[in-house]
Amino acid sequence: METETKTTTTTTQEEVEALMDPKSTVGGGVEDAYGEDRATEEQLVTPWTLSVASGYNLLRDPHHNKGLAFNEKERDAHYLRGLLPPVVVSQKLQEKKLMHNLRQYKVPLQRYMAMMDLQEMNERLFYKLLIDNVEELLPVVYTPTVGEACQKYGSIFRRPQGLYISLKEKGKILEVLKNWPEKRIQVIVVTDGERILGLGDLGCQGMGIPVGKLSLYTALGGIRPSACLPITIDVGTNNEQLLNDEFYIGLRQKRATGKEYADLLHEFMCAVKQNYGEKVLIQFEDFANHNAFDLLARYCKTHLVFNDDIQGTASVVLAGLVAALKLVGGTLAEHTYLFLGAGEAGTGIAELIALEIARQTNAPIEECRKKIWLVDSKGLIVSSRKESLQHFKKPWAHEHEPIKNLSDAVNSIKPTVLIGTSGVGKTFTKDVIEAMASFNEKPIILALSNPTSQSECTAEEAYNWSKGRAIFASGSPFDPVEYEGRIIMSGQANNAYIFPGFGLGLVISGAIRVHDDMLLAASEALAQEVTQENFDKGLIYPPFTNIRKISAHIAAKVAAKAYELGLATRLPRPEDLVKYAESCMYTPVYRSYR
Ligand SMILES: NC(=O)C1=CN([C@@H]2O[C@H](COP(=O)(O)OP(=O)(O)OC[C@H]3O[C@@H](n4cnc5c(N)ncnc54)[C@H](OP(=O)(O)O)[C@@H]3O)[C@@H](O)[C@H]2O)C=CC1
Ligand SMILES: CC(=O)C(=O)O
Ligand SMILES: [Mg+2]
Repeated sequence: METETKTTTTTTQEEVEALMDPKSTVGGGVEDAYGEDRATEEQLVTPWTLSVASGYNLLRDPHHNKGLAFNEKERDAHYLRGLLPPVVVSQKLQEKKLMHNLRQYKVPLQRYMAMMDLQEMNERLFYKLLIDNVEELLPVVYTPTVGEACQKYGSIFRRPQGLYISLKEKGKILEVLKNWPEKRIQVIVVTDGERILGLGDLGCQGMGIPVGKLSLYTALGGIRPSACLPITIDVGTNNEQLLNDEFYIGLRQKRATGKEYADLLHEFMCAVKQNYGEKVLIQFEDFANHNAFDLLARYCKTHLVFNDDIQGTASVVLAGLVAALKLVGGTLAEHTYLFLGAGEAGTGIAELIALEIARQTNAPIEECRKKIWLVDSKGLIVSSRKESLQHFKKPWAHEHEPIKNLSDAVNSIKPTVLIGTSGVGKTFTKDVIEAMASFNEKPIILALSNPTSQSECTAEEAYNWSKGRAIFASGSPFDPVEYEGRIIMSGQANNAYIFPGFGLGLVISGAIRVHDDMLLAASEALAQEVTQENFDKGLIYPPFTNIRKISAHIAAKVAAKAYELGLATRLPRPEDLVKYAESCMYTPVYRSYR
């Protein structure tokens, strides 16, 4: 049973009772003690009412519409007679028809738009489709297609999704939050659009990312759709093309920076906590690194914040590496790591690897970092560059002669693991991969940059140039590759494996802060899900088909860690956290209406 508040809904008696009872928790309705209207007498409130939707309005309410699946009794009871053709079909048949229709579209963006239309029309059917066909539809609602959708968002824009908070709303952000129809929010994904995948500054059009990430929160992690809130903060854009585009939907000005930026973000963070309480998860997504690290550092002690690009990516890559050790042998400490790209993803992953090595070996973290090297746009990060480096790069400035390009760095460092987090496609060239394959029997090569156009290399290139020996995974998916008669499947090293389960773990435990140990716990849980059958195919990640089960395991480990660290507020601790996580997950089957 969900505990949603709606203006125009079809509401069963049980749902009405659940709405009266804030403790109702069944079916993903994880109790949120802060979900009440807590406005003081001086504050302005929105006059919400509960009413029953029927007839024409019911067919246009995406949360309750079932289309042709309304049965005869429901059609009588809810004034739907004549508004639908006579046939009554099952959700299964609706799903079959929609998948058939989707497959007719050859252009990925058309599929994306069809999925967005479905989400706007019939939410449960959208999630049913996504959950049952996750491998096929993930590349449609998520990377790579979501990248193209963001680039063209102004042109394809039909109905607004999510909440837009721009500089115009300065001083009024709390009121803006109150305009959102749902009050019991558990997860917010927020971007300012400055680093959308590897596509750069897309300004307000970055909204596709929070919308896409939150649809994965629901489909992969079981968070109720009504508890998810996508937000784009619009402080302008430095993208000239967008500024000159007549269809651009955002503020037509250069990005605000410095105090103006920080003040708006601070107002936002305070308003979120005031409106939704301490246990709402705020996921920062696709901020540029000059803001991302500072925002995380500033708010991690006062809010439940998580940066997916820094922390989620780190957790998923560590899981892949731990799994890969089963194929290549050795311990984490015995490997040598080289990154192309020393931003959020690169340094975030590097730090979590170092932390895990320190935990395993009891060595000081400074020592553990010495196994890890990073290259940025100026070359290898070395001690002679230390003074001019951004703060997040400084821990990686080891003693070494300066090196300008990746190929020379590979030949000098001789890494066993090469990780691409540069956002620049085609940078793992033939000579780089051949070099990796010349001193490693099974080189581990992760091309993490998204979307596909920005991938450091393709799966085909990785396998061909390493003579089929690479252990390869990429941020965006690649089709299986045939190499000398052998079909090789590559995995998707994407934070989508982690954040839905991670967030679910925080929500079900009522966690109030994120801790690094939770990232390690999530990572361990994911690595444990890789089966011998997966390894036999060369995979270091499990397939996405089982992702809800995997998310429940990740959630349980994260929640267990929250309890252990004293950061969980939901008491008493459920005994079987996996079962509990599963019982809290939203399922999209249709409800029967009275
Ligand atoms: N698979 C996944 O789950 C995830 C993938 N990503 C992807 O990773 C990429 C990077 O993201 P993020 O770390 O947040 O971005 P950042 O902007 O924070 O970092 C990019 C880094 O790449 C470096 N770089 C840029 N161009 C080159 C070049 N030609 N040669 C060498 N280094 C270069 C930059 O150097 P400098 O510092 O000198 O400017 C910077 O250090 C994106 O494509 C993103 O989509 C991100 C998160 C998760
Ligand atoms: C996957 C992801 O978060 C990114 O590419 O930014
Ligand atoms: Mg991201």
